[in-house]
Amino acid sequence: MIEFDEVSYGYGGGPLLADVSLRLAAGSFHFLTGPSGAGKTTLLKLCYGELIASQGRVGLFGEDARSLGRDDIAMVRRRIGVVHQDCQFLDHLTVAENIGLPLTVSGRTATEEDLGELIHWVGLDGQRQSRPPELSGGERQRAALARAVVMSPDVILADEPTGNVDWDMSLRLLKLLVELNRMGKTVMIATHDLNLIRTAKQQVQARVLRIASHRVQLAGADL
Ligand SMILES: Nc1ncnc2c1ncn2[C@@H]1O[C@H](COP(=O)(O)OP(=O)(O)OP(=O)(O)O)[C@@H](O)[C@H]1O
Repeated sequence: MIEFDEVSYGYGGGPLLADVSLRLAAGSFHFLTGPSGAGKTTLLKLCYGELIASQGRVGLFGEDARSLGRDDIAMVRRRIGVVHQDCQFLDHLTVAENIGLPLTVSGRTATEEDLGELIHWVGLDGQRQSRPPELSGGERQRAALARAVVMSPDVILADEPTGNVDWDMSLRLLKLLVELNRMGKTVMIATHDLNLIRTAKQQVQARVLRIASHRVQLAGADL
């Protein structure tokens, strides 16, 4: 699905990520961890074509990310759902409208059939007509997850989805992501939360990638 071959990336100055090689196979579940500022969000952006590698090759569904034209990028974005760290809602739209936004942007009407089950799955039936600023942190994250999967993507990338929620809500979000993986989706979660990773490993076969000193290593079982 997503492959990095000796990828390096920097924003100027030295490389933030150096010689990264990894492979997200179909149906796999990965965590991406590492200290604040290590480059987790940057690596996720390379995974969905928001950033292009300075060196090396990022393969997205078999295509070199560098060679993708605008239509190809649009296709990639349909196949990869992203839960952004800051959710990125449009505050003047309702929760339901925000969740349906990827459909409307792609020229489809977001019908009750598209949205009803999804909103119910994330437990936001009562908040459909609310505006994003009225939501709690956990509700925002669940709405962001619903929006990320509304186009039925193959891959879900979640950037600190449990960053601002309590432990019970973290478990609830993890459960949703594990369910998606059991449905065959490829999942990668960037997180600092080692307890979340340990808990997840009891539920799903997850690999843990750790960014340290600009490199990405596969963490051992000793987390
Ligand atoms: N657009 C940008 N321009 C310049 N530097 C940037 C840009 N985006 C991120 N950086 C820098 O790159 C480094 C890595 O940022 P990134 O957001 O990828 O880290 P992270 O591991 O996700 O951090 P956190 O856990 O705090 O979210 C940081 O030092 C950040 O300041």
